[in-house]
Amino acid sequence: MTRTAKLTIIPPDKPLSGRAMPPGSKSITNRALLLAGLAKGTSRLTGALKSDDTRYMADALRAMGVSIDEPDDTTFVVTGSGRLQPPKAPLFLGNAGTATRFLTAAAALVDGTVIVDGDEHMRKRPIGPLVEAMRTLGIDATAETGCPPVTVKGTGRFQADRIRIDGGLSSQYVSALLMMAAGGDRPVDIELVGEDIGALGYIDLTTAAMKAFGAKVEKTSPVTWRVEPTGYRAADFIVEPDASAATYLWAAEVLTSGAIDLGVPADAFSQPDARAYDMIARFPQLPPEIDGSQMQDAVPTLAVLAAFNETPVRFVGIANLRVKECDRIRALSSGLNRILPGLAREEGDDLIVKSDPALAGKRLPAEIDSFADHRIAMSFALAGLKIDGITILDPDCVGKTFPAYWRTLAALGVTYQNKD
Ligand SMILES: O=C(O)C1=C[C@@H](OP(=O)(O)O)[C@@H](O)[C@H](O)C1
Ligand SMILES: C=C(OP(=O)(O)O)C(=O)O
Repeated sequence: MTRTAKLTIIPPDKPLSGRAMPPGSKSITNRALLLAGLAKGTSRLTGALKSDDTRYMADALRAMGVSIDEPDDTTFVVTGSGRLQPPKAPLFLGNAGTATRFLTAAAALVDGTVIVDGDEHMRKRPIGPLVEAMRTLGIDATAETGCPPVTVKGTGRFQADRIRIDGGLSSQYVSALLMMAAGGDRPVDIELVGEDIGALGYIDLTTAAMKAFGAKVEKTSPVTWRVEPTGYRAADFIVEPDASAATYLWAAEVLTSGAIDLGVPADAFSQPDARAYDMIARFPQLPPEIDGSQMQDAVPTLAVLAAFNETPVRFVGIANLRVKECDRIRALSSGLNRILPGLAREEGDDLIVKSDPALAGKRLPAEIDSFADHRIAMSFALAGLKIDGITILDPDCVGKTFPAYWRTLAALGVTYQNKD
C-alpha cells in the first residue's frame, strides 16, 4: 500500500461532537499477547489493539511457535505450548519499544538463539541496561551498539535470586524482567536502582497483567517486586481502551468546545496517561509547570494544547522523551516553532511552550515533520483544528498505535486536503 505523503487539516467550523472510541491499549495488548504466548493453553484477548506494534508482537510470537488466530478486528485467540521455540530468523519488531524490550527478556526462556531487531529508529533506542542486567544473571545476551539488534543465546532457564535494573531510560526494562521472572526456577526479587523511574504506572500494568495470567507477584518495597516461579496460565482477558489515544480526543473536545463521548469515563482507565485528563480539563488555564514523568506519552498532546493556553507552560520530568520513537522534545519544539517562531524553546531537557490564545483562527501554513512518530503526527493534528494551514507529513505513521485516527477525527466532523 502506498503511504500518504501529507495531510492538511481543515479547521472545523463547529465544535467536534459525537461518539469516538479509542482503540484497545497498546501497552496492555502487548503484555497480554506475550503472557498468553508463554502460557500453556488457549487465551482469548478481547478489546485488543490491532496496529503495527501489536502485529509485530503477534508475528514474533508466531515465529516462536505460538498459534494466534484473529477472528475479528479486536480479538486475538492465542494458543501456547508453555514454551517459546527458537525462531528461524531474526525477530523484526519495527519501532515497537514494548515488543522489543519484552521479547528481549523473554528470549532468555527460549532454548536457542533469538535475535531481536527493529527498524532504523528502534536501532537508536537504548537497550543496554536491560542486556547488562540479563548478563549479570549469566544469560548470554549481547547488543553491540547498546541498541538493537540484540542476540540472546538462551538455555530456557536462568538462575537468579535478585535482579537489579536501572529503569531511568525506560520502564520497559523493568516490565520485561518482571514478565520473564515468572518463568524462572525460583523466586526472584527485582530491584530498581539508579535514577527515579518515569511512569511507575506501567509497572503496575505489568504486574496486573501477570496476575491475570496466573503469576504471583508482590511489591515488597517501593522499589522491589518479588516474583514466584509459577509460569503462566491461559486466560480470557479484556483489554481496556488506550488512554494515550484518548488524550487526543479529550484535547480535541476542549479545543473546539465540543462534546466527544469516548464510551469510557476517564477514571475507568488503569493506564498512567489517564492522569492527563484532569490536566486537559483545566484548559485554557493549564498550570505554569507540568511534570510529565508519570504521563509521558501524553506530553505531546499537552504541549500542543499548551500553545493555545492563556499562559506559558514549562514541561519538566520529560528527559526520556528524547529516546522515544524520536527525540520528542526536539520534534515538539521544532514543530511549534514552525507554526510560529518563538512559540517553544528547550532548556536542558525541559520544554517551554510560550502559548498564545490568539493563534486560534489564524492562517499559519506549516508543514509538520512527524519524524515517523505517531504521537507527533496525532498531537500536531490538534493544532490543525484551530489554525488554518497545518499539514502533517507522513500521516500514516499513526498506524503504530491508532490506525483509525484520521477516520475517527473525520467521523467527528474534521475534513482534510491533500489526501492522495
Ligand atoms: O510499558 C509500556 O507499555 C510503555 C512504557 C513507556 O515507555 P518507557 O518505559 O520506555 O518510558 C511508554 O512511553 C510506552 O509507550 C509504553
Ligand atoms: C513510546 C512509545 O512507544 P514504545 O516505547 O512502545 O515504542 C509510545 O507509544 O509513545
